[in-house]
Amino acid sequence: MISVQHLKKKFEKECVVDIDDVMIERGTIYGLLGSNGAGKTTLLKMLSGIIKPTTGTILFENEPIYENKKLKERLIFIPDQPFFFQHYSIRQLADFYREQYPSFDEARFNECEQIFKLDTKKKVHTFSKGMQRQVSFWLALSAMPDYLILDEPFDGLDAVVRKKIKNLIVRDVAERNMTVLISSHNLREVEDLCNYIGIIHRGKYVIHRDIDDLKTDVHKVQIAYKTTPKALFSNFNVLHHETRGSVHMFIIKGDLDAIDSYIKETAPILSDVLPLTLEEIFVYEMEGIGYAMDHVLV
Ligand SMILES: Nc1ncnc2c1ncn2[C@@H]1O[C@H](COP(=O)(O)OP(=O)(O)OP(=O)(O)O)[C@@H](O)[C@H]1O
Repeated sequence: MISVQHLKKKFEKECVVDIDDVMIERGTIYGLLGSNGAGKTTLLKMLSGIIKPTTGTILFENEPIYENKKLKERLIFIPDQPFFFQHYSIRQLADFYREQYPSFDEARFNECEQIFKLDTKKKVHTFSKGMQRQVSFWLALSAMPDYLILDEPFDGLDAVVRKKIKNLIVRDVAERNMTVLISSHNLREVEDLCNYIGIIHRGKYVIHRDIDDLKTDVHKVQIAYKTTPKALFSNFNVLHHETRGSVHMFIIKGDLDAIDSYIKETAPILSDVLPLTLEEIFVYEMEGIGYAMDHVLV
């Protein structure tokens, strides 16, 4: 488990990360979302033990990550800009990873060779940006980390390679209980992969929730009456309401059975309760707590 408490990072006087209390269980695939400058990279670098928090604690299985060599042998961070030794070949880099990461797995390295099909003797700087990113994944996934931290990981990768990488990640989570943290601006890109979502805005958490909980908790109701009752859904947590002609559309947070029985009691001439896409849920949840989504996600 990863536990973050009272975490602050200041650059000069500006506080760019300010988090009270966040827990991430082993085996979670966690999507960290937020607009440019929200603090995602800074948070991921602190979680990877690369930069030191100004105050607060980050514990992995009750141990601090910063300057913890043993823990770092089980953690891989892929930054948004590849930083590895550009004048090394994949083969030379694999030698380096083998030394750094005791759980480096030859079978996985060979399996990835079939997936990425890159020349292991070529120097990394001779590859394109997307190919270099593939090399990062190839090495990271061969090291079989318990914690994989990815900053904007899919930028520059084509759809086929993305799919293959996502499959490998999901396999490692299912088989080895790997924990994955992925930052992105793009909800659609991570929603098929993640089971937990965090949104940060100006360094602070706005949402930290299980995706299944979110999906079962918010409903879209389309409803029409001969004579619309007064104070419709007034006892419910309505995140949004609009009217199109005689049809009302409500976004309601709460128990589906309670919503269904209320609808029956009010005898509408037509009604429909629909699921929301994850993007719609975020838009309405954020609206409910006073944030405009377009400032948070692009
Ligand atoms: N080394 C640094 N020195 C000073 N300020 C920094 C430094 N690194 C980051 N910041 C500031 O911290 C804030 C958060 O930056 P960060 O890179 O963590 O955001 P981000 O959410 O990853 O953004 P993006 O999506 O654009 O990559 C920004 O205001 C940035 O200018």
